[in-house]
Amino acid sequence: MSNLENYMKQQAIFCEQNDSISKNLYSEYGVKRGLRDEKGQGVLTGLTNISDIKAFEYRDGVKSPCDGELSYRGYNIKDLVTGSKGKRFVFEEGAYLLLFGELPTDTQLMEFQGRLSDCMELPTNFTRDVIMKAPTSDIMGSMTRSILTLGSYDKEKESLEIPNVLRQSMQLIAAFPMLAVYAYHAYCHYEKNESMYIHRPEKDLSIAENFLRLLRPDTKFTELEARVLDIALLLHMEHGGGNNSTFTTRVVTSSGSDTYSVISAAMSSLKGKKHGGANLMVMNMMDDIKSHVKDYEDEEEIASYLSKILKKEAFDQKGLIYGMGHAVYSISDPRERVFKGFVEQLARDKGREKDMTLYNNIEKIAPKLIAKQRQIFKGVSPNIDFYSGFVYDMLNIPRELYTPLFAIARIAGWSAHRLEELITTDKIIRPAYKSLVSKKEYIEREER
Ligand SMILES: CC(=O)SCCNC(=O)CCNC(=O)[C@H](O)C(C)(C)COP(=O)(O)OP(=O)(O)OC[C@H]1O[C@@H](n2cnc3c(N)ncnc32)[C@H](O)[C@@H]1OP(=O)(O)O
Ligand SMILES: O=C([O-])CC(=O)C(=O)O
Repeated sequence: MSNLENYMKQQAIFCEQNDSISKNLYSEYGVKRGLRDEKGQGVLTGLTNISDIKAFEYRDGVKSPCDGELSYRGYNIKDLVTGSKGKRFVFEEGAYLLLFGELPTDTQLMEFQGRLSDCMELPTNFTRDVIMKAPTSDIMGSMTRSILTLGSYDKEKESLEIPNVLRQSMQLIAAFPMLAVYAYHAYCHYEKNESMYIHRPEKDLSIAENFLRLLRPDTKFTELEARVLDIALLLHMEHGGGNNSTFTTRVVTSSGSDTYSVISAAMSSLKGKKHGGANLMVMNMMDDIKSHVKDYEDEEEIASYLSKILKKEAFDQKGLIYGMGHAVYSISDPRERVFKGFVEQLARDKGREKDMTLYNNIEKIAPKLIAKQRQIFKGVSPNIDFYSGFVYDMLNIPRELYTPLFAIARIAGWSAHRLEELITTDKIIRPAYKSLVSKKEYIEREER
């Protein structure tokens, strides 16, 4: 072990000793850990007109868990998905709805798509000078660096005028697929010794179609692939003001910071394993489960391995079954249900029925095990990340791009919330911390 490593190990003991706070003190002082009450309900911190999440309903005056519902600007996402059947530009339609508050007419949608297409370009040599530098498998990290650097090219970077923030938001929405896919190709080339493909986006293609075009060496994709991805983007684009990355957007916006800094902060939040990064963790966990469970139909064998994960004896030893549980939803996440429809169809087409059996069994067993071993008042069910990776896998999308795909969608929601925060709130977000510090007499350095 190096001197530096030794030092860190020794000093980390001080951090552990002096930074730990007993969980009991939170209830003693009425502090809502994670800004949530004892029943998991979030503390009210704002008002929004952008979306609505329902996880409970009142039956005979009693609050009871119910199937989850999600609406964007009042429109149920199930209706948005059904209405999009056979149509292109589903993500663009959702982005228009979130940004401007109304469903677009055909003409409005085509104009919006045209403006986004105009924004699908990067500054001269940006790919060579920024994206290809320091290639990494952490594409979220690379994108975050690119977003901050794009700010240096914007002469109006600091202006908080609404038309300017809207322009910056639309430019970033349009640039995200390039930032993600080019970073992936740079990583494959420099770190994995593969060939590098840098295709240009095409103006008349949707964000989903361009993503696939940029990714594939031959630029080809099928209509079904593009349609599934378009709907996946629609499902991921927004989830209220309280989710970690959107709240980050609102917190940093409230300090008066610029769009590039705000969106970089949101990216840093989204990549976390408990948030958008969970889609990658689900796939890694599934690999681990597959290497330890012999019979995908044997519920006892599966339950026994999942218990080990929960007891921190297996996988990443964090005690979490990824893709399960949600800060708001109780008995179901409506997006997971929609995803499941695709998964079943795709798994049949691609001959992945065996994997489907394993997913089905985990979906059945894990919520019961988690509910038994953790204190969960509201119920636990699979979340949007449980099946998304499996869908992307069947679309031959590499794992490094799973969380970036979440970001490519969620930036629409972040942008809508940034605009709403700027237009409506205009008050710096600043909660309080109860201090447990006790006063101490200063001791001269020589006498310690
Ligand atoms: C896009 C999204 O962000 S969707 C969520 C994606 N994240 C994941 O799939 C990661 C796995 N899931 C989790 O970590 C959690 O369910 C979260 C972070 C999503 C929500 O966590 P919470 O808001 O704390 O949920 P909730 O209040 O219902 O949890 C109660 C307890 O059960 C635990 N729990 C919840 N889900 C799980 C799980 N999947 N595995 C193990 N324990 C769990 C929580 O850690 C919490 O324990 P604590 O009181 O000791 O902190
Ligand atoms: O709302 C949350 O806490 C997590 C989230 O972003 C989502 O589920 O899409």
